[in-house]
Amino acid sequence: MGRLGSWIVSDTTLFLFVALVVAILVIGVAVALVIGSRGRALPPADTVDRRLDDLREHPEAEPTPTGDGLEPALPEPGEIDEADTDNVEPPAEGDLAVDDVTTAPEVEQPAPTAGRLVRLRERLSRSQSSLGKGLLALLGRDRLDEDTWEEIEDTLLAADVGVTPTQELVETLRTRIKVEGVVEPDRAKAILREELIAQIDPSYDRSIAATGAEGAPGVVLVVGVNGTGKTTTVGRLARVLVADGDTVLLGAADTFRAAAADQLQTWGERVGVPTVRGPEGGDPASIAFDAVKTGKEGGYDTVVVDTAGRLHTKAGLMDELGKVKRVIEKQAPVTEVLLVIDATTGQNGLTQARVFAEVVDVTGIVLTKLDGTAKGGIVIAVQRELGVPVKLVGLGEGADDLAPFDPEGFVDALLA
Ligand SMILES: Nc1nc2c(ncn2[C@@H]2O[C@H](COP(=O)(O)OP(=O)(O)OP(=O)(O)O)[C@@H](O)[C@H]2O)c(=O)[nH]1
Repeated sequence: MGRLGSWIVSDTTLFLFVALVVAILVIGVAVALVIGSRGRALPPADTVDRRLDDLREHPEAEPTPTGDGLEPALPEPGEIDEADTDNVEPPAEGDLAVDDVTTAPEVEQPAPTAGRLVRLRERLSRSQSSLGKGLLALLGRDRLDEDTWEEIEDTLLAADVGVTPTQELVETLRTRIKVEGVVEPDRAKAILREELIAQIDPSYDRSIAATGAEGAPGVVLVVGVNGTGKTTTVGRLARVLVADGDTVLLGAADTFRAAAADQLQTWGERVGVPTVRGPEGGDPASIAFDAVKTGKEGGYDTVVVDTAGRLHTKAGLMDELGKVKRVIEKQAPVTEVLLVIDATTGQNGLTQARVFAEVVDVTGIVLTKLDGTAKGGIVIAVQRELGVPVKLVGLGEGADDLAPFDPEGFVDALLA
């Protein structure tokens, strides 16, 4: 009995032990399954970042088509036939590719756009020859005689305000100062401020049309002469849009300058934005088309397209930009055409502006390098010339030195 009893006891112990192990295993598997299914149910809000991370870790892996635009489903490089773009097959391979993300650095957090114009005030206030300082000194004189008014006119002209706006401004200032019997410099300054703001026209809508309709992305086409700061502007605009919470894709359709696509890609990578690019010297329309197609299929909010701006002949430029725009619009309407002008080029900048405005329907102006000139008057002249508003201004070479333009902030900076 004692022996039998000890067998029974040890059998029972063994049975209990086995049962315990099985139970632990079952619970373990169940917990693992629950955790696994929760992981898969994560919302896709950070899809782009996670997929970029995946690609970084497994650059050799075949991208799985997800429709988020990251896979290089791109048309044949080279010349695009506009007639064919209605039924473009997604080719399996091509030289065009969404940027190589394997070397992407840490994603930066762009600075908020509010208050950026204040930097202009700081820069202009260091310049003794600024338009504002010149005018205030003249208006502060004891006697505003004919000679003084002529000097005021010369100051405005020298600051690139343009002939017609200068005449209007002088006329209004003279009348108001006379009629209101102004003697104190502060009142003269207040009138000057009001009239400068009126010339810049606060009624313009200066927002960037970066949102599309009916499921299509907003398409921002950036045009302008080489060296004005187009690529830099596209990069900085991407940062502004990312800061606003938009998903952005870049199109490197400036295939003329070898380094432009690399430069653009680097800008994009800094804020986790992919770039669609093509072979050097390739067809810009093909790349623009592909970028917008990828942006549309991937559900991006905005596609920003950089273009080459060589002014070989007006006809050549017209052909190229016209084609880029037409081909893009087979995918989605272009919502904004931004013309980039270098503020330091004065009259030359205006001549360029005229040519571009004849070629494409410019909807907004980006005035770069405003930090490099004390002549803020170009803002007034270029708006008058084209009848479209200055929407953004470049205030330096830094990544966040692109500011939304606002007439009051600008005039206050001029008169500081
Ligand atoms: N100081 C200053 N420099 C600027 C500003 N915007 C652009 N730049 C500089 O201008 C130079 C030309 O800029 P890019 O963006 O390469 O000009 P681009 O028009 O794209 O030139 P292409 O690619 O040749 O067509 C660069 O050195 C920029 O850093 C600005 O607002 N202020």
